[in-house]
Amino acid sequence: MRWTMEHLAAAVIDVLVYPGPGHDQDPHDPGGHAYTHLRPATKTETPLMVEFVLEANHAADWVYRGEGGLNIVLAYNGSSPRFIGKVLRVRKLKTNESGYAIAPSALSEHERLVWKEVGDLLSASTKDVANHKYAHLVMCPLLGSQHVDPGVRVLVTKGFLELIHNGVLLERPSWRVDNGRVNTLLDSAILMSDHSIFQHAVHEEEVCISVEIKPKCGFLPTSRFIREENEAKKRISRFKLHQILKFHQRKISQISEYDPLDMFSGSKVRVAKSIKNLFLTPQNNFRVFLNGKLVFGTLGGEADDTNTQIAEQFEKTLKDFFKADDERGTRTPDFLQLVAGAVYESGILDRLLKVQKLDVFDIEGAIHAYYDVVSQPCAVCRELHQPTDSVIHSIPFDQRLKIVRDFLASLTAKDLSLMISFRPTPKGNTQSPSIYIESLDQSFDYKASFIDLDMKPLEKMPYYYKLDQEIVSCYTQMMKTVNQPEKSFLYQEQTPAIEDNSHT
Ligand SMILES: O=P(O)(O)O[C@@H]1[C@@H](OP(=O)(O)O)[C@H](OP(=O)(O)O)[C@H](O)[C@H](OP(=O)(O)O)[C@H]1OP(=O)(O)O
Ligand SMILES: Nc1ncnc2c1ncn2[C@@H]1O[C@H](COP(=O)(O)OP(=O)(O)OP(=O)(O)O)[C@@H](O)[C@H]1O
Ligand SMILES: [Zn+2]
Repeated sequence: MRWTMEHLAAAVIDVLVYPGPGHDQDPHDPGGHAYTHLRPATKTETPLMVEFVLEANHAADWVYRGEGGLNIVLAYNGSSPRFIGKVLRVRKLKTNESGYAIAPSALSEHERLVWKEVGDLLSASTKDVANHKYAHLVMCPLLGSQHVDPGVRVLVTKGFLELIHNGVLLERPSWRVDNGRVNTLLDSAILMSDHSIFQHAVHEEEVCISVEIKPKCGFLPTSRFIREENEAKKRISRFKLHQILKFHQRKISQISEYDPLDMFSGSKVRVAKSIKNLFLTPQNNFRVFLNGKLVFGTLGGEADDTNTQIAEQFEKTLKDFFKADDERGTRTPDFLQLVAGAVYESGILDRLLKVQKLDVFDIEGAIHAYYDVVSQPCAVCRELHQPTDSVIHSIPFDQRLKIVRDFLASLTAKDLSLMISFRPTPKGNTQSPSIYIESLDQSFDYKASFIDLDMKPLEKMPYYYKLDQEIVSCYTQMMKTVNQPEKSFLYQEQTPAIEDNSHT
């Protein structure tokens, strides 16, 4: 069906007036998630900066914990009570970055426009400070302060950062080393709670197992701006579509069975299925730590698919953790049940989903607003030969700003990770929340926290649009060849499906 200008105008006004199901008021969350939430914090309960300088002689106490595209995270291995139970997140300098990284200016002129309602964000002197304030002022109210520790900034010397850079080199995946290094030009880093250990342990000998899940986008877009040829986006999750492109680009060796739509479904059975699939194909979406040490998955990168050897090794680890008698068989199903139980019972993903759903228009709609915000002619209207006065270009400017702002906040929510830590609880001593595993006759207290709440750069919007189109067109190409398997890269190159080694 072809959309007339009137159809589109009505669609936009609909969404602007009625924020949609993702924005419904939650009776348990009277604050809601609308952007009225994003007022500048009047008072910050915790200081954003502590007066402490990490110098070269402190570097030996910090060990590699992991990394993503932009940061390296270090765990504390020393004895100072100030740092026990903390991690340090230091910014990387990408190999292809130049001036920006040397003098990382704060928000760009256009970002200042987008985030003008969050006044305190604008006072940030560097991008790094802005990112930290963003986690505190924007993401924390959206996701719930009980699930977010934005951390505090601590000063670091160049000597400290240089020693850290050298110290972690051998631990890092080599492709990450090629892509970037510790940015030794910065003077601060973020100190935050280590979510891979149970905070405030009652006894020193207490054991803790924790999982890290990068759930990705948990809903199907319904935006009327999605073009007809891209309809697949409305039926298949972004993660599943992206898997096909990643496989084609040889970034992954196997297409995962994990589907975020299961994870966010609110159905106990589907949540359990999604956890099992993450276990089988962890990629960069699933890790397990035992007392802060990685025992499943890969630090800083994509893990191999779970073969028999990996599954058996993990099973041994679990036997130590669960301390149940050996005759009872495998522990992996108990563990997966524990994780699925916490995800399901905590309801934490419902809250995350609401924030993800701030993306109402999809990139195919938001991109038009972007070009207006940055005062450039709309490259998408030009490419599609649409008149540049297309409907989004004609709504009030503040609403176009809101579309972009909501889109960016949603992107952070689609890329963050969830960490859940568990400790066995002595009988009759459970602290809320906890999960009871019947087969073990054991309860576990748990805590769930979100990590990686950085602001996504406004300037990357054309890239997001391009990637989105690349993902959907790769899928379309694959479907064209699906009746001619010999021509399809999927059929030519896919490795045989691994057996289910999870014993579940
Ligand atoms: O675009 P996506 O969905 O591939 O997400 C990127 C992630 O890839 P993934 O598909 O999860 O392996 C990507 O993860 P990896 O670096 O591949 O582990 C980053 O998280 C990236 O964020 P940023 O550019 O570092 O801020 C993420 O980019 P953003 O799109 O969130 O900026
Ligand atoms: N507070 C924390 N507690 C324990 N581990 C953490 C914490 N923060 C980060 N990590 C570990 O460090 C890794 C990298 O951190 P993070 O995701 O913040 O990096 P990033 O570069 O911002 O990621 P991205 O690629 O998504 O931008 C995480 O995958 C996790 O294993
Ligand atoms: Zn346009």
